[in-house]
Amino acid sequence: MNQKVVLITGCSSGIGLALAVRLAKDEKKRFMVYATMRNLAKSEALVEAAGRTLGRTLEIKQLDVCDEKSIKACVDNLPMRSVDILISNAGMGMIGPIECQTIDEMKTVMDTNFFGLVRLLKEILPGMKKRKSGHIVVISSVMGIQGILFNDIYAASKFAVEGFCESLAVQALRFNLNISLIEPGPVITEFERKVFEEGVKIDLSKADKVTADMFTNIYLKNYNQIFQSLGQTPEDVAEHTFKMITMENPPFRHQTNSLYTPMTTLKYADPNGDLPIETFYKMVFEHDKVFNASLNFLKLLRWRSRKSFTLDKDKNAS
Ligand SMILES: NC(=O)C1=CN([C@@H]2O[C@H](COP(=O)(O)OP(=O)(O)OC[C@H]3O[C@@H](n4cnc5c(N)ncnc54)[C@H](OP(=O)(O)O)[C@@H]3O)[C@@H](O)[C@H]2O)C=CC1
Ligand SMILES: CC1=C(/C=C/C(C)=C/C=C/C(C)=C/C=O)C(C)(C)CCC1
Repeated sequence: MNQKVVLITGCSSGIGLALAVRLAKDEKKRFMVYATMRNLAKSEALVEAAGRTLGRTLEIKQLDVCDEKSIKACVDNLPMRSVDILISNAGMGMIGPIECQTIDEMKTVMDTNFFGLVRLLKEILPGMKKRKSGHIVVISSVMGIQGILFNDIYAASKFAVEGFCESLAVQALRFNLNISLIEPGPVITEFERKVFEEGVKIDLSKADKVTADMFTNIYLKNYNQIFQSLGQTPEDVAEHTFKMITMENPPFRHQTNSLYTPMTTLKYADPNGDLPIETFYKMVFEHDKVFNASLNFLKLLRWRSRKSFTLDKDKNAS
């Protein structure tokens, strides 16, 4: 059987881990997954989740998207240096007022989220072009479509990813290659925890009082609530991505969270661009009580559906 070779970056946790396992456990065994991570000492969670697929349909390799040599070494070690499906997933978040962030910190985000993808493609695209076959799947974000308060640099890195892929997609078509951007909203992973923990530690003394207050009392205060109300699981995002990979004609863009699409739709609804900005402003500063009540309501609905799912499962088991 002709198995497709899949290379995934950032598989030590979250979406990368869930996707690697989902593909490796494909019941038709259609994929040979090379699940990569920059630090192999962090492979325990993947090893456990991969179970019996390890050494069969899944192998773990070292790859740091910020290090060209590590990418080359990893690709050189693949059978015939050939990748059928590249999943560019490795990434990091960053929140806070720009006055409190250094240019070096910002460059690390761009280097990982944007240049990480560029480095991968410089190594893998020529082979795909030669074979006239391949699928490039990029874990972007809703923030690749729409900026969010205090995510200035992260959103810029994902906009860069989207602009890059949009440009490349036309050339790719000439070589029969597919490019798909996966655009999740909030996902409950290490990303959420790391970003929040870094966020609360920020020294806000370089920001003015209004900005510091907005970050602490509006953004950080709502952060956990937003993830609890709208957040998807990494397995859910992996399932959406799996569908894109197994489709005959995968779309260029795919948003994974239907609860979030009303927000991104605002962007496409107004060519002047004011509608989403004014709506976000109103949600945060003028209708914050309605916004919070809606989030609470969503959270309650999800809690109830999870509870009835658990009860049904228990009933079926007994
Ligand atoms: N969680 C969310 O709300 C959302 C996330 N996304 C995107 O999804 C992708 C995956 O994030 P998610 O699973 O949520 O977060 P996690 O923090 O759980 O996973 C991120 C992964 O990227 C890896 N990584 C970071 N830097 C590098 C590097 N230089 N080279 C190789 N790997 C690296 C991390 O490795 P290590 O453990 O070593 O740090 C980790 O394995 C990211 O691109 C993110 O931007 C998009 C929308 C929403
Ligand atoms: C919905 C919404 C908000 C927050 C959105 C968040 C926090 C989204 C996070 C998305 C992530 C983490 C994407 C990762 O790539 C705000 C700004 C409070 C304003 C009102 C509407």
